[in-house]
Amino acid sequence: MSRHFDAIIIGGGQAGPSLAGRLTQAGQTVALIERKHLGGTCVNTGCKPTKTMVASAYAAHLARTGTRYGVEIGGPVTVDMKAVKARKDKVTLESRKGLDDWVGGMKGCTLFRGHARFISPHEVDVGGETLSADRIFLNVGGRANIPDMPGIGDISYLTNVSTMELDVLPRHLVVVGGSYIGLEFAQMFRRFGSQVTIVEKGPRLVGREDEGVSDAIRGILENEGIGLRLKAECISFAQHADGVAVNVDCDDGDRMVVGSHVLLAIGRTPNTDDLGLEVAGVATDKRGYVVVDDQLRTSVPHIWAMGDCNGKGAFTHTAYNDFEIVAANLLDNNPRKVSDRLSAYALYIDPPLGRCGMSEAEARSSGRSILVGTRPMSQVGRAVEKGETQGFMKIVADADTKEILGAAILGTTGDEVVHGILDLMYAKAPYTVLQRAVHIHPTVSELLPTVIAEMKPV
Ligand SMILES: Cc1cc2nc3c(=O)[nH]c(=O)nc-3n(C[C@H](O)[C@H](O)[C@H](O)COP(=O)(O)OP(=O)(O)OC[C@H]3O[C@@H](n4cnc5c(N)ncnc54)[C@H](O)[C@@H]3O)c2cc1C
Ligand SMILES: NC(=O)c1ccc[n+]([C@@H]2O[C@H](COP(=O)([O-])OP(=O)(O)OC[C@H]3O[C@@H](n4cnc5c(N)ncnc54)[C@H](O)[C@@H]3O)[C@@H](O)[C@H]2O)c1
Repeated sequence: MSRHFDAIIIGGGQAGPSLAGRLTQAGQTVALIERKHLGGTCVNTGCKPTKTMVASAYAAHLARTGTRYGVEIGGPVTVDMKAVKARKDKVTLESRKGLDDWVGGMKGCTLFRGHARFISPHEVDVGGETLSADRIFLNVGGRANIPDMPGIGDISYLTNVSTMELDVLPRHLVVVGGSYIGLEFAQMFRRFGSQVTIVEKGPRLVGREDEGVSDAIRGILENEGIGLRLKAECISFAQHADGVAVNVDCDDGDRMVVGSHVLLAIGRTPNTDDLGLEVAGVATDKRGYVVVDDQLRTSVPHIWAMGDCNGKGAFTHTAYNDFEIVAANLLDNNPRKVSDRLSAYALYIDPPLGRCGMSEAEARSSGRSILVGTRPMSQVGRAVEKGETQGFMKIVADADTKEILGAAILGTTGDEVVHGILDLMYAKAPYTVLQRAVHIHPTVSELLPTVIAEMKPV
């Protein structure tokens, strides 16, 4: 005997609970199944705890560099990792509790705690109980990718999950992977007081970004004393008297880095291998992502997939937007689609990188005639006043249509400033609109019209 619902939602990440809210408001019965914590990666082991810890790291950095502002601390600055963790736990747990309370009080929604697995196209097993539904929504997210690297089985290593439990300072943290996750942790722990080395197999950091962005980020991290080992193409691990030996096959430097701790930040794997998708007939691609159409339907008409598990986005805002698209189509007769979404994200090192649309390299390879405007943050008054002049702004536009194609704002408040450009792109307005807008002084955004006015053909 199975319990029947109008809808089953597997995974309580960034899309599932909101969809449960909309469906129950519409009078439907919903089973929401979560095997760990509501809020998923972002709330528990991703965005929220990392950004809370980044704030502690920023405070330590400001304290250490206080004399630049005329502020004397009067002694060495030390970081209490137990207190850092306690602050992070408080912020995270309050957020999770908010979700638990909301879902707990949601009339028409039954929360099942356990691992869900398909036993037929309309039925799911959770802890020995069979649930069935007319429609099923997947929001199962992803986990740290742990490839079978030589020696990995002989050492203990950290991921984004276990790093959240650290309440001691690693003496020397070796971060494998020089991209979004790796760089945030690398700078954070350096500021907490660890020695940090980043080991990246590619020739530069954040290889998806323009070379100028990678170079500037490299400078920012090296200025803080972070060691970099690029082109580490054949990494292997071994136990060592002082911790873990990471063998790197680089062009320069020693062949081995010995750390007290190793953090693996080399991408994510979708949680689709233990769902019984084959029983339901749901197709995945060769990397395990659920194949979906522009409105997030899978290969099975009554099953949808939202968030990281569909490979269409890898961010909280894209997972939430997936919920909006599904809800609009099913409940509002509004045919919203994924292809209406523009790429936008931030990298939360300090100063942050705010990005939207195409990189310059992508714009160049699109075959358009393009205009590019740049400005170093050292020529932005607000950045100078704050004493935070690292980085630069770049805007790329189409010379013929006057559309803005993309932007990279690496600098203080870059994660916020980029939205002025992103919204203009959504409005499909020509860059002249932003060029003539009068912005508030003194802000970083007030220089956007100047960057546009100074754009040149490349
Ligand atoms: C360290 C780190 C920092 C990040 N920082 C940012 C950031 O600053 N900004 C940003 O936009 N994004 C950030 N991200 C990415 C962001 O966390 C994810 O894109 C987002 O959480 C994806 O949401 P989701 O709903 O798809 O999946 P998730 O949040 O992963 O939720 C999936 C849920 O499904 C549950 N589940 C899985 N399988 C089953 C099953 N079979 N049965 C029952 N339950 C199941 C899981 O337990 C989990 O709770 C970060 C990620 C990491 C790792
Ligand atoms: N601020 C944010 O929004 C934020 C923060 C963290 C994570 N995320 C999301 O999580 C996703 C995963 O982030 P990530 O940084 O783990 O992965 P990633 O896929 O962005 O980068 C992985 C990095 O590891 C390197 N790498 C891969 N295999 C390696 C190996 N064997 N040895 C050494 N280096 C290796 C790659 O060259 C690459 O630079 C991101 O794509 C992003 O969408 C977002």
